[in-house]
Amino acid sequence: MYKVLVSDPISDLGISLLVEASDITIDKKTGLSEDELVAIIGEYDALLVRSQTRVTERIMEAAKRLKVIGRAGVGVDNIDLEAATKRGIIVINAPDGNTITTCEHTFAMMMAVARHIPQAYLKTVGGVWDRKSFVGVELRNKTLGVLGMGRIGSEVASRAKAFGMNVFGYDPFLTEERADKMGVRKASVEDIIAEADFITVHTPLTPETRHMIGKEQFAKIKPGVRIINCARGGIIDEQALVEAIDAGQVAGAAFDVFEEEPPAPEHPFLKHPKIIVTPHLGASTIEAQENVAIDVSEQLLHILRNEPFKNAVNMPPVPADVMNKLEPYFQLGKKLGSFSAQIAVGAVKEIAVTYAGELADVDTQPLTRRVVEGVLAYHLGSDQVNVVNAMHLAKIRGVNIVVTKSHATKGFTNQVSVTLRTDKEERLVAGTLLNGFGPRITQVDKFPVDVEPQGHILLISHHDKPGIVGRVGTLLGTQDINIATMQVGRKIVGGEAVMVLGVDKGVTKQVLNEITALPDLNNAKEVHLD
Ligand SMILES: NC(=O)C1=CN([C@@H]2O[C@H](COP(=O)(O)OP(=O)(O)OC[C@H]3O[C@@H](n4cnc5c(N)ncnc54)[C@H](O)[C@@H]3O)[C@@H](O)[C@H]2O)C=CC1
Ligand SMILES: O=C(O)C(=O)COP(=O)(O)O
Repeated sequence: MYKVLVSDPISDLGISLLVEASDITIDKKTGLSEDELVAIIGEYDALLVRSQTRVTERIMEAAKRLKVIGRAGVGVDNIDLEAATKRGIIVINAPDGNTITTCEHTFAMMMAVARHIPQAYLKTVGGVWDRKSFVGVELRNKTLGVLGMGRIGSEVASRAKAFGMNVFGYDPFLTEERADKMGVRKASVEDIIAEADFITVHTPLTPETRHMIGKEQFAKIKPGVRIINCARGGIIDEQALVEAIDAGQVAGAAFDVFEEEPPAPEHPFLKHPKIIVTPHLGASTIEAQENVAIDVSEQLLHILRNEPFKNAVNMPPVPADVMNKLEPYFQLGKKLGSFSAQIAVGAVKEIAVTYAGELADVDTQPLTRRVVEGVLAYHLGSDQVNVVNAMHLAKIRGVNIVVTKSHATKGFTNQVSVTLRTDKEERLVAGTLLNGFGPRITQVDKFPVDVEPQGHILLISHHDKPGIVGRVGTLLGTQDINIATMQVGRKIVGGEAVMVLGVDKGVTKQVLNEITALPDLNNAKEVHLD
């Protein structure tokens, strides 16, 4: 049974998938302090949040079972991603579900600031019929500057076109071609500052975007501009904005987000007649909340059940076509890594992976992660290592990862070879996927074999001489160890050879020593693969 903690208000309908799952129990506890979360998080396998819960390193430290943090929304700035990655906690978000809703809120804010709707409302319900103070401006023929042309920015741009606005877009990833297609002028921040009548920001908050519009920009900004921020507090310098409005340079502003949320009661925005505010409502519609909760619940379920999942925030994204090609090899990759770690003696210095065949043409990084995970999990414990933190753990331990690719495959469509270099030796294990048979180990060191990578495997190196197989079989028999499969590999007759035995139960150190002590036997190791 997996335990999920929902610590922010999340759509009940959206999480019905989790509610109905027989292997999940859900606790909803919203508004908890950091201390309260630290006290209870240890019993949960998954945490589901929106933007209120700050998932700090301290909370993760106490979260010994936590496998995944699901963010029902886009921004993950409330989650310490580095701390999560270090601990192998997968962080997922739902980036698409609230795009339209947030875009529509941005538009609502733009129209409200253009027509003074909140201010006029307050006066009217206060009994004052004031038509003179609230003369607004049209959007038509005005220039809108969109900083950040991602999902939300692009939707805002397309709606602005329908309103007859000229749209300037700035985004490091906006190409001339895409801008043309959208009827948007690809502009610089400086162009937007100089020419826009409305400016809206739709970037994440990063060191680069923090105070992207600050004192310096306000000094050059087009007089009468109106500014909208429905992205993240801090992209626009709040203090500089108030000064620019008071100086008559900026006509008004509409903010949904703040540098500190909720803003302190004395925050200058809250009493300013030219600034309208909403309490981080950008994503708050019934539709968006259902969408994001459904998306994140689906992924969360896959992760808890160890099933393949879409992209995680703290892992590089993998395109679907690449994923389709690689996914069948994930198990094999992890097992090859584990096999090599179990047979190699000494401290791991380098993991060299060679992809041969069709895999040579694919971005194999996600598969390499599995191999590295397999190697490290053997040494560090499978509860400490996973696909999210494997590369990080290798790096901090100074383990070199080398990847090579080749089209030569020795007859297999694809082959993955793992060479593990330690301070004492170098061991190689290679494998493939055989149509109809699944993963197979095809080579151990220089010896070709054909072994299913599953269960208890005995790897014995010996001299190729008559009678050896019999001696090993007899010894195992006296210990009541049944041999399920057997493979012998050699390069030349009478030379060095390996024997790979699938056995039905684990073999003690004592038995391994007895095997090694048999005449013409060099070494015996047990490998266990789940
Ligand atoms: N108010 C609310 O309730 C909501 C706020 N958001 C916030 O809105 C923002 C945008 O969300 P999406 O469009 O979904 O994200 P997105 O990732 O699709 O778009 C962000 C865009 O910003 C661009 N960008 C990054 N650095 C930039 C820079 N220095 N200058 C210009 N552009 C830059 C990126 O290239 C990207 O295209 C995020 O901060 C998100 O957290 C999202 C949903 C709801
Ligand atoms: O998705 C985002 O980035 C948001 O800012 C929405 O936040 P919320 O889920 O409404 O707390």
